[in-house]
Amino acid sequence: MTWLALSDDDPFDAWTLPYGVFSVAGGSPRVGAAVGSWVLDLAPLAGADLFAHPTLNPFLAAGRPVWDAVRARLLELVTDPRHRDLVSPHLVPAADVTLRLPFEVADYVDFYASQTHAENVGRLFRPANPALPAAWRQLPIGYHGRAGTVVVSGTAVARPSGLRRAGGPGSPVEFGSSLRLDIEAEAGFVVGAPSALGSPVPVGAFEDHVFGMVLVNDWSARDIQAFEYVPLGPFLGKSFATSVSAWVVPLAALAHARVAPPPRSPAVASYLRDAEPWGLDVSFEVEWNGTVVSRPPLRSLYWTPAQMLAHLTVNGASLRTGDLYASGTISGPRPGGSGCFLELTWNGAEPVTLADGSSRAFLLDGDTVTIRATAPGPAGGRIALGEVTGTVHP
Ligand SMILES: O=C(O)/C=C/C(=O)CC(=O)CC(=O)O
Ligand SMILES: [Ca+2]
Ligand SMILES: [Mg+2]
Repeated sequence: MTWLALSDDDPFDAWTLPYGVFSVAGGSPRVGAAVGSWVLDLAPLAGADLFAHPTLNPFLAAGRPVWDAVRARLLELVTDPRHRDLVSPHLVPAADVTLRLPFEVADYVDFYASQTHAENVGRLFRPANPALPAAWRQLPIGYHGRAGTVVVSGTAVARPSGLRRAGGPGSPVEFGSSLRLDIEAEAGFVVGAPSALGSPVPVGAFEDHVFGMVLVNDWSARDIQAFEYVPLGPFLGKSFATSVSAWVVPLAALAHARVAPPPRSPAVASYLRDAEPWGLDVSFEVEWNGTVVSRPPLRSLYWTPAQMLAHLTVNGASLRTGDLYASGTISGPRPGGSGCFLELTWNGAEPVTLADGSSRAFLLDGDTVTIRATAPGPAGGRIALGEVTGTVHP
């Protein structure tokens, strides 16, 4: 479909056209779109007012009609060979660029939308209680996280320290570095168009406000989390780092991935009813030091990102350009679908063996985790949605 020479090894085809912020040695950071082994320099091709900036935020704030017009123009530029001479001078080799955090994160919210994950964590952390919290099927449970520690893929993650019971339940509480450092494979949704304080955003306005999706690794220190979280929820066990992919996939590129979410029982409140369902058939893959250890399925989530947005604003809370909200750990109901190592190894009781023969329960210093995802694309094919990677440092 494109006049650019693409190979099977390229991270993105000519349909996905994700947006990111790049710089080349000595140059100022600016917005680009990825295609094949290239980055399209968008300021000269699609407008310096929107794209000659070190973040996507001005483009995000422009809203759906502008997002759609720019995407239509980019698709035309990369598919119609008559544009070759216009585009070629603005193709930067992807190998030459440094990628930045693609947008300035306003607020960061994390949901808890996977039923399998919620039930498993309930069993592990609260064995005396029902696996699912009472509100879980009535509303998408979430909490406000720390926007300032959202980092771009490739950023080193320092092992956090805090108060925890190093010897397990009942052992003394001590201050020290986390011994149960974990990942959480999630989908993140990036808000473009803001909303007014006092005006809830209905489920049906999802596409007017949400620009696109990133892959998220919400690093979590399970020992610090388990000691601190009652009754206000996660705090230092999660706020030290949340990694996002460098390329933001526009919602329009996910048009072929839309599916109906699982049936909901009991029926949801009217503000959460979805006439046009936004389940997404995105397949995740979690690689630990080069070994694929799980394949979490986004389509298994009970709540859709459109419902999460409606819930997030139903009390009148406003949206800002650059708000990020994540799905929560994606764990599928079948074996092999765990989105975190807490579940994969059942809190360390069932370690996994990696390709080099070593075994793991939680992350060791020097470990690298890479999360990738793919989705159905046009003409029955699949599109890649990029990756988020990080290495643990002491
Ligand atoms: O159930 C709990 O106490 C804790 C749950 C989590 O750690 C999950 C969380 O951060 C939200 C998610 O990623 O699903
Ligand atoms: Ca999380
Ligand atoms: Mg986090």
